[in-house]
Amino acid sequence: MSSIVVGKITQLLDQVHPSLGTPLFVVVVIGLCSWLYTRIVRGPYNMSMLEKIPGPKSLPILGNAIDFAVPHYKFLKVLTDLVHQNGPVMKIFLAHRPYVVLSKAKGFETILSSNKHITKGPDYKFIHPWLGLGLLTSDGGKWHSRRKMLTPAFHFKILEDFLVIMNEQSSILTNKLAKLKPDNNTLDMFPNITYCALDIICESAMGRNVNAQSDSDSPYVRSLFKASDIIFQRQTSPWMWNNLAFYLRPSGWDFRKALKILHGFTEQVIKDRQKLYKEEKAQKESAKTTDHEEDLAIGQKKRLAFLDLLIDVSDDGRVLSDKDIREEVDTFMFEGHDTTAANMSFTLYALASHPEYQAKVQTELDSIFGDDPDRPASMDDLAKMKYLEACIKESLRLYPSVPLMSRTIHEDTVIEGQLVPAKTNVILFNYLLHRDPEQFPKPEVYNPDRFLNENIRQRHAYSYVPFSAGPRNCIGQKFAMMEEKVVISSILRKFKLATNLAKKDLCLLPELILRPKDGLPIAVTPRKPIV
Ligand code: HEM
Repeated sequence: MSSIVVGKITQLLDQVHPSLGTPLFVVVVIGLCSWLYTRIVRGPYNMSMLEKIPGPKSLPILGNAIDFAVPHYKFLKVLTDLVHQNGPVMKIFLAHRPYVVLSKAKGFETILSSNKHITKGPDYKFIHPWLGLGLLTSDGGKWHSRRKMLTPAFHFKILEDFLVIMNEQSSILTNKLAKLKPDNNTLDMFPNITYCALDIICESAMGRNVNAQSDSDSPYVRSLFKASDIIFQRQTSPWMWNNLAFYLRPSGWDFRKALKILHGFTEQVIKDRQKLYKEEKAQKESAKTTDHEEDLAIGQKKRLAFLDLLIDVSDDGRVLSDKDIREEVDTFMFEGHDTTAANMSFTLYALASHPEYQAKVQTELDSIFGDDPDRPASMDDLAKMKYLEACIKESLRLYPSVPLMSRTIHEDTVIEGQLVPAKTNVILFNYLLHRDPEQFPKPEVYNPDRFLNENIRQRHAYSYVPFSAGPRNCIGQKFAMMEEKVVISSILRKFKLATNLAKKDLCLLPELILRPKDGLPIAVTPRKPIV
């Protein structure tokens, strides 16, 4: 076999130049390449330790790429099958890079509960040109100080101010749904919910409305989708990993163009908001209010945005530069729209598929709102939506918005009895973790009762981590749950949902977030509350 390969290469090189076409020259070149590959490309990794970890056979250079050379919607199934064949700590190679895939609660606990394993995996670097090194992508001291600085922005009292925005945008959405004709009342819920989520996060993060619900074709909205799309393409295409190769391609140009618009928009909003902040401060000072500092405190301004807190702590560039502020605002925009949109859409789909649970949620909502389907939801109302909360959590179990996370570990670590060497990229496979039959009997069945208090206690603390867990858990999870309750309850107070899409026909794409391949068709019919 090897003599045939050498023969073929010899023939080829001979055509290029006769002096290259000698077998000795070809053997030397192949030897040199494999030496370079072993020493330089795989050199940083402890191969002898990795060899002891179970995993499918891999090829030099390609790794396990051939196993994953399937249509994208089959990716989750391929990875699930490989884990079932190899065990809950499984090694694979993507090109030359070793990955260890975890899929059980104990392994998740080892990584997520630790203060040491907080470095994100290499796939996140493709987000850096957009988000820089903000809260999502940074590590070490920078991440610690940012996390400390931003945590107060997600305090219950601050979040309450965003309720107005959530109610307003939900009402725009339900008005849109009310206009559907009885004979043509089925729509793809996914994009409609996404525009609503985008308007909510945009106004909450920046204090500026992009009106995606009425103009989904604005340059900012288009650029946001374009940039997310290209990042995902890059993550899954090794030939686009290299910066030079990427930026010379048309998608590299498109990415640059999209970032110019996204960064330009955020920078302009920051400038406008800083100006406003200075004017307000000057006004307060000239009014000689003794308690002006208190008046400026976050939480007391009308129509507060996360950006205001950042401007407040920036101390005129001494603590946070304008670029630092932009990183965090862009991070909220990136993390805060797709994730909630996906979860809201899947919850509405699950409830449309299960009229019995939908009816339970509607009974709960009717008991909270009586016969007034238009009253904006208050924080007290949201606290009473216990069954809706269980439905949202159950759809996050079956359809986690973030189906995979990754970390690079910096020291040899024992995970479920297996020694995993430093520099390995660990993939936390949430999608499969949430389907562990020992923790969730009949895992494919949608059953919100699993999230009623008495049933939660029986499970491992790391068996369900849709918002991650430990020090790098999702900072926006309370915001997300509030938003989802407001939007979903607004819809279910007014409409009955149904769908013809069976779960077995639902194809899932693990892109930057989990999304349905062919949308989520849902029929929407007006209803009256039962009082
Ligand atoms: C259903 C909705 C959401 C889900 C399922 C979700 C899930 C997650 C997950 C799994 C992580 C960890 C990612 C990783 O380690 O790679 C994360 C981190 C993060 N999320 Fe969320 N998220 C949601 C909504 C939000 C919202 C609404 C915001 C902002 C307003 C937000 C902001 C962030 C930030 C800034 C981080 C990085 C935190 C850090 O590393 O300290 N998320 N989220």
